[in-house]
Amino acid sequence: MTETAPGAEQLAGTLMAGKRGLIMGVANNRSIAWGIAKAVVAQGAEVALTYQGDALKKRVQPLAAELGTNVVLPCDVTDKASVDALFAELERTWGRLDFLVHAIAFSDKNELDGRYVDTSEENFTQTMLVSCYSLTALARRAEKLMTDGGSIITLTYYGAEKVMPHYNVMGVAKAALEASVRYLAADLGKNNIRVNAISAGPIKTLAASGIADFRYILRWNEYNSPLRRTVTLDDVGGSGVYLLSDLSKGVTGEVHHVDAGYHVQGMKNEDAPDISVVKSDA
Ligand SMILES: NC(=O)c1ccc[n+]([C@@H]2O[C@H](COP(=O)([O-])OP(=O)(O)OC[C@H]3O[C@@H](n4cnc5c(N)ncnc54)[C@H](O)[C@@H]3O)[C@@H](O)[C@H]2O)c1
Repeated sequence: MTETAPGAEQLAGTLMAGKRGLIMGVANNRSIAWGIAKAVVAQGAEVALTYQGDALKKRVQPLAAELGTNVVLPCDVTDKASVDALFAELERTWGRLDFLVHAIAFSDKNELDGRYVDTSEENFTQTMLVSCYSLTALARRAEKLMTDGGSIITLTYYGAEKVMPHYNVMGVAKAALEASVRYLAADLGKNNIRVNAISAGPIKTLAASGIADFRYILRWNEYNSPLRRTVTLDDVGGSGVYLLSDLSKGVTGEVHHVDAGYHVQGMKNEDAPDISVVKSDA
């Protein structure tokens, strides 16, 4: 497939017809969750979106309308009452759930610079709560509504596996998130609920803007991944359809890389420009 191949959105179909899913993490039309939402709706899924606080409500509501849904609910994962209210409302509206997309992360921007060793206890705890524990808290509630099996996905990054510049405590949280995927897969498998992660390559989003030198990271990935490019929302959306639909019914506990193959590289590509040229060019 080339970059000009039709995207997941254009490949409309019925792979997810009859499925209802909750998508958490749309902040705007550059969010990874938005890429997944568009792709699953193009395959016939019905979705509910959440927004974190009133500031994002204004952005998320028109996006929900674009997807043809009016199920748009508030949820801040640090507030248990708002998580409970979300699931109570979903139970009232839909009665059951087939899939859940967890595309939520947060860390203090100031601690995504400098040394990991200087991470404060407060930010360590907050980062783990929002970016890792929330998946478990949501999965526990989703399980009750997934009465006919289900599929849960979360979003992770290569910084969980290897040290990446400026990823710091978020890398530690993503490592714990990937371990959570395995434990949740084992717990929920008996009820035919699958739990997987997509490890996405760098994409310019609101959350990514908190990471220093992000443009440099993007360029480095473009030059050094096997496909010689970075990934798009549409690339992640297509893999989201696979993991959320029955196409992947035998797959659980997996971390699936959607990174143009970057994670298989051991060194920079021979044809990639020198690092100093890339950095000054970024
Ligand atoms: N952008 C990348 O390069 C990249 C790469 C790999 C993985 N990811 C992961 O993808 C996921 C989505 O991030 P994104 O890049 O699309 O950025 P984004 O800023 O569009 O999305 C992050 C979302 O997290 C939500 N969020 C943060 N704190 C929350 C809270 N307390 N309660 C509820 N929601 C909360 C925000 O509202 C926002 O919608 C994150 O887990 C991120 O780590 C991003």
